[in-house]
Amino acid sequence: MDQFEPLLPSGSIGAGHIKGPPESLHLPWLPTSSLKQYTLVFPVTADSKICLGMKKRGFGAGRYNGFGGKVEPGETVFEAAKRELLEEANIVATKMPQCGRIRFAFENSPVLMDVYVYRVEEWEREPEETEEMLPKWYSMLPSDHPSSPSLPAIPFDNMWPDDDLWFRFFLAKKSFVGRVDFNKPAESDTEGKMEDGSMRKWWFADAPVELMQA
Ligand SMILES: Nc1nc2c([nH]c(=O)n2[C@H]2C[C@H](O)[C@@H](COP(=O)(O)OP(=O)(O)OP(=O)(O)O)O2)c(=O)[nH]1
Repeated sequence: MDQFEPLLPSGSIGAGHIKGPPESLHLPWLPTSSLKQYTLVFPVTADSKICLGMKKRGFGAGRYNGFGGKVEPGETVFEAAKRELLEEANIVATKMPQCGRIRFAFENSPVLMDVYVYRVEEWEREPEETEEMLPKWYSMLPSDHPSSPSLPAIPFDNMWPDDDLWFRFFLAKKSFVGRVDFNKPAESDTEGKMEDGSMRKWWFADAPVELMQA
């Protein structure tokens, strides 16, 4: 809550709080000295399919994720989300409501990543492989659900570790805010990639999207 107090009027946070782990609750959030805007975009269909991309290079490579990246100078967050979707999946969003906002901090990094999450409900063309992403379709419903498309389940084991915490809001069509702090990677991790650190502390809740756009 403390992270979003400046963004959300009091009383606007919903009942669906998730926080942890228990031993982190007394820890302060990691200190950061700058905020950088990012986008994260998930194409979804009315018949419960979701398109994820295997990131082929750079930050988060080897994981399935939505499409997105940094907001460049001179563009709005929405324009950046549209541009990244076109660059990474080769589709043009025509209906793309925002559905979340998540902040990520990493031990040893001064930057607080401020990630705006969108669901793309209508678009032109079909997702295609690009230099950055390999798109693949998944079912948003449990496999035993009568309306589940015959597609694999969302591959949480091969995604960022926090995703299965906040996807419950996304899949329930509830907008959400949250924050995750990551520890630095273990010394034994010879590559020492920032994104391989374990989750140190997190907080998520549902909140109205109109109030999180500041
Ligand atoms: N699902 C999920 N996405 C995350 C997490 N952390 C995190 O940074 N992301 C997303 C936000 C952005 O969409 C993406 C990071 O942006 P990026 O480094 O690919 O940005 P970019 O494409 O502009 O970078 P580049 O062209 O310079 O390589 O990863 C997370 O924990 N879960």
